[in-house]
Amino acid sequence: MKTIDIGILGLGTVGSGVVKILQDNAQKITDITGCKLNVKTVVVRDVTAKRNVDLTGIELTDDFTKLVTDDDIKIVVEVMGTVETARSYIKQLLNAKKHVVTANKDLIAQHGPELSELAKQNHCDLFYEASVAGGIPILRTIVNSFAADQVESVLGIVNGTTNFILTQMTQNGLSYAQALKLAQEKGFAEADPTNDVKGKDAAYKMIILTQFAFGKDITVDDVKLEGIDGVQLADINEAAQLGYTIKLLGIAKLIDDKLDVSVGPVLVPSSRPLAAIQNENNAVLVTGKAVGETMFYGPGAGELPTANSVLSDIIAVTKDIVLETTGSRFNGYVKNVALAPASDVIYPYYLSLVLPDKPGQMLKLTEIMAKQKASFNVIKQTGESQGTARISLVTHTMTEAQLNAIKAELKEMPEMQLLAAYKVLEG
Ligand SMILES: NC(=O)C1=CN([C@@H]2O[C@H](COP(=O)(O)OP(=O)(O)OC[C@H]3O[C@@H](n4cnc5c(N)ncnc54)[C@H](OP(=O)(O)O)[C@@H]3O)[C@@H](O)[C@H]2O)C=CC1
Ligand SMILES: N[C@@H](CC=O)C(=O)O
Repeated sequence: MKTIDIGILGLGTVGSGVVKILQDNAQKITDITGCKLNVKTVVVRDVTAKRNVDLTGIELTDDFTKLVTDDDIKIVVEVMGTVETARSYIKQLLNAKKHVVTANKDLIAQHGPELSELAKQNHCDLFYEASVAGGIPILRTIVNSFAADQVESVLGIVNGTTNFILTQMTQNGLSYAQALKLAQEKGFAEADPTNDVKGKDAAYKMIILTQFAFGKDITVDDVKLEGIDGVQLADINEAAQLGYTIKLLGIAKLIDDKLDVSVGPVLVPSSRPLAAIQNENNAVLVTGKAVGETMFYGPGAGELPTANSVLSDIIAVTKDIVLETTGSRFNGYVKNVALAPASDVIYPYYLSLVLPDKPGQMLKLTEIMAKQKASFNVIKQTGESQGTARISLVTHTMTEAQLNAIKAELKEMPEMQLLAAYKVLEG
């Protein structure tokens, strides 16, 4: 029987899960692939650190070059994180004809096209199923099951850490800081959680999803981005009273054949399945012209769920090696789609403001909105303190251009403070 040696770069949360699943399910993997998969070498930073996996028969080293120079190693799994170091290592590995599997969305979102091209030139596979939505097999599903359909939108909860934080704040009244600490302890958050809470991790995943669903390479500058660090308990409670749940959503959708991609807090009607997605779980809704709306749900982070997606890539590479079909791009769909202008992007919005608690202020606000031909259907005072009133309102649908004009006008009025302007998902 053919043995395929594997190298692993990183033995933290995900790397440990990969070793465990390979050990626990060795026989099933062999039955399916016809090959024995053997972890030969694992590269880490600190070889003296305690590990929670059985490393019998595995070489543990801090010398990355061993993966490049060992002719027996055919597949390398990169689960160490970082961008520039990982990029340099993966380029060396591909040039040494190693197939690469990675979970690194920061890297793929920023350098995916370059690395995919290099993989193709070297007739190598480069797969990254785990980079989006952890344990949900969404990328290969889009490649295979939506190949003949036209995707109209991809939206969902694609960051486990922020969904965990919002869930804990909503259901258990935990403070933002307490919930974040818990997410870090559970291994969902990145080593530096800034990218999680500021929405950048979700933006990276939306960049990859956009490439798969619409064939378009975009950069993080093309994603309208807002994190959850400004979401207050008052907004969560107010949204709940209005029948909504606040979620950090990534949304990529076609508007008249132009693309709009955003990440930010969104009020989701509490009756929709998306509102019920809790803790580190993710959910991605893909709407195709032919199939309509589909929803994929599962754990978006964590040791074994993420490792399971890595394993699906390893098995795909193994099958390609056996069939001698390596070197095809993970996603071959390419299309030049323009980005939608702000005047075409339409949503209702939830606005939360602090105004002086004196007569005429609501009128002023209404006038600012009326000037932009915008109106609202719900308005409520939700708090008061030291001569100010906090109010929340839900607007009728308006364009992003109208919202931007309202924001600009409010900025000129120091006595009025706009605390939040979040999209509202309809129906
Ligand atoms: N955690 C999760 O739920 C998910 C993570 N991912 C992605 O998977 C990747 C790994 O994440 P995770 O397992 O959480 O990360 P961890 O921080 O838990 O582990 C990182 C591992 O990489 C090693 N490492 C870091 N830098 C180097 C280096 N320069 N040279 C050699 N080894 C290095 C570390 O070594 P040492 O142990 O010696 O410090 C450690 O073993 C990241 O790209 C992340 O974004 C994707 C989906 C979900
Ligand atoms: N930090 C990420 C991990 C998976 O990609 C998240 O919380 O979703």
